[in-house]
Amino acid sequence: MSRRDLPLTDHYDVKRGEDGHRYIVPLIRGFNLTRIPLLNKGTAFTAEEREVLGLDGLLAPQVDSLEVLVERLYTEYSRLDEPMRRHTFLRNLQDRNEVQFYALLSEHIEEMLPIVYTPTVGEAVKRFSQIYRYARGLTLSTQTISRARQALANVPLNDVRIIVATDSSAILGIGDQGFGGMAISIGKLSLYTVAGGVGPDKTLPVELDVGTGRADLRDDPHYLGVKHERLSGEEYLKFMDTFVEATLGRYPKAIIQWEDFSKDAAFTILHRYRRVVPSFNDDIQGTGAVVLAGVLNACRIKGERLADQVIVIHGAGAGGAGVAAAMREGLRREGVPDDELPRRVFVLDSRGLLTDDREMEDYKRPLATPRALTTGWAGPDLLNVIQGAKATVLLGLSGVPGTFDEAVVRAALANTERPLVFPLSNPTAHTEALPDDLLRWSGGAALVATGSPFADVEYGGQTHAIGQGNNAFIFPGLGFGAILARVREVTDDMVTAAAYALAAYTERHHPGRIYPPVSELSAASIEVAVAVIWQALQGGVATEFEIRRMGDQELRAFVERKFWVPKHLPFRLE
Ligand SMILES: NC(=O)c1ccc[n+]([C@@H]2O[C@H](COP(=O)([O-])OP(=O)(O)OC[C@H]3O[C@@H](n4cnc5c(N)ncnc54)[C@H](O)[C@@H]3O)[C@@H](O)[C@H]2O)c1
Ligand SMILES: O=C(O)C[C@H](O)C(=O)O
Ligand SMILES: [Mn+2]
Repeated sequence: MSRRDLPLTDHYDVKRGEDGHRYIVPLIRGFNLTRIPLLNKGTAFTAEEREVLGLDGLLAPQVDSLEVLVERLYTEYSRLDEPMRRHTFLRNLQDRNEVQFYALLSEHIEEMLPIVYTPTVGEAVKRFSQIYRYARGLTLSTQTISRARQALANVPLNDVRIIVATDSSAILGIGDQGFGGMAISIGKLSLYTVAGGVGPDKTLPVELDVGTGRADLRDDPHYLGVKHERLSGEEYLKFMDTFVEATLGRYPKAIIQWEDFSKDAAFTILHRYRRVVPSFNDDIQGTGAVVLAGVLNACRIKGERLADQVIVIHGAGAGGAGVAAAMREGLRREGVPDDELPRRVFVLDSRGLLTDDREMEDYKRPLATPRALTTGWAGPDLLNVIQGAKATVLLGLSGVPGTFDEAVVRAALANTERPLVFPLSNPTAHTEALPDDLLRWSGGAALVATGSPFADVEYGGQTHAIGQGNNAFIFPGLGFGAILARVREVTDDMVTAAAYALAAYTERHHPGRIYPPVSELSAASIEVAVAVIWQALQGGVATEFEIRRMGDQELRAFVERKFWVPKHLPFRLE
């Protein structure tokens, strides 16, 4: 059978009937139908389907509509009080019935995003071995990498378009998590479907288990990952090469999102493969784009331009370095000359300001400040850098909680009436500051956005909406656009286009906000996807013929048409 003739999954195909409607062609029957999450309808199997598919006698008598099912599920969900119980409830539902999972999630996105995603997903990562129930996605470990082709052949999906892959070396701000990082890949892909319109049968979470540096995990009898030190150097790269090669063989149309690779590995992997397979690093590029969008909007709100700002980035890992590059690009686009950039963007790691006379990893070098620029400064620590540089924007990406304290905020207030203060580290326990405190310390003047979700803050008789500056506003639309355009490569310009599209969406629909509310994640992602496709066409990397001559309206309609929505399709019964 050629690849073209393969069904969408090993268990069913989707075809369009003569009436124009899509329907499911099942490749299995009977009880097994209720055990495949992409196929299972539970009590929503119709009487006719039950009779013809061999399900009579196996299900409750009532036939449910999806609406009633979702109501019933929501009632159950609401009875659970702990976030982790809610998380496992939703994950179990996902493993039982994907359509119902996504129907429930999309109806309650604002409430449930913090449960399937940040911050609760951080806890799910830590406890992944405990909450592990069913096979999902692809796990390649040092035990199976030599059989990678076979492992990929075992995945029952035949048309994967988006992969989120992690080696779990730097999950959120919680560090090396070994096998547990799989929970992040799963969580990110849930957003691809609910917010980015990619059908769940087109998504594949991947855990690349190369070991863990954590002795406590290796010694834990309940830990489910491989129990040895992390691979490094050539062995590590060989593992990654094997994964990429096997993936290209099985899924030639797939895009890879690299997730939560620590610092230099993040850059090494991104550059090693970005021209081999269309791919991007979420923490470097997605974060850069989402922060650029938020900073552009916050500047507009205070009646200034990005070009007027001096930016301090606390944290020089994948996130911090990505944000630094995005800020430089934003400044350049507002006409700031290259030789001025070192005076505008300052980056600190755990040893303080990156200056060009210091030892540092290669990827940090382009971000270093010439030593001469710091003459007369009292020191390389955060407070002194804010004072010395006259910073107006503070961006936290260190994962170190509490680093934006009152003294830091006061130092920024000495440079500008309304500093931008974005504590972007996740999950919540790792945030650089609480929005409440930031507004109190600044007398309501700080413009605040956070990486994890926070409630609005009432201060001085005003409600301050706390936007979520999380790459969740970028990657679903970026990946969706890249898929629809069938790009050869995900270019930096596509990522930057995503940033400006998000900023424009926010300005148009919520002029007073830094980011849109999370309830509009999918609307914002559609805007991002359209801009990404447009840029892919301009940049000559789009290979999808259908979109070549489309105008803006047509392109938007195309994206909306392709957006997967959760509903039970009818089965073809014969
Ligand atoms: N909001 C978002 O969308 C978003 C996106 C990516 C990362 N992040 C957050 O940023 C944080 C870092 O993630 P990453 O992917 O860059 O991790 P990483 O492991 O690549 O880098 C962590 C970096 O933090 C810095 N650091 C550590 N201790 C420090 C200290 N005491 N002072 C100053 N800097 C210190 C170091 O420079 C280190 O390189 C995490 O908490 C993560 O959740 C947020
Ligand atoms: O996962 C998130 O919430 C955002 C980001 O990718 C992170 O690593 O913190
Ligand atoms: Mn991440």
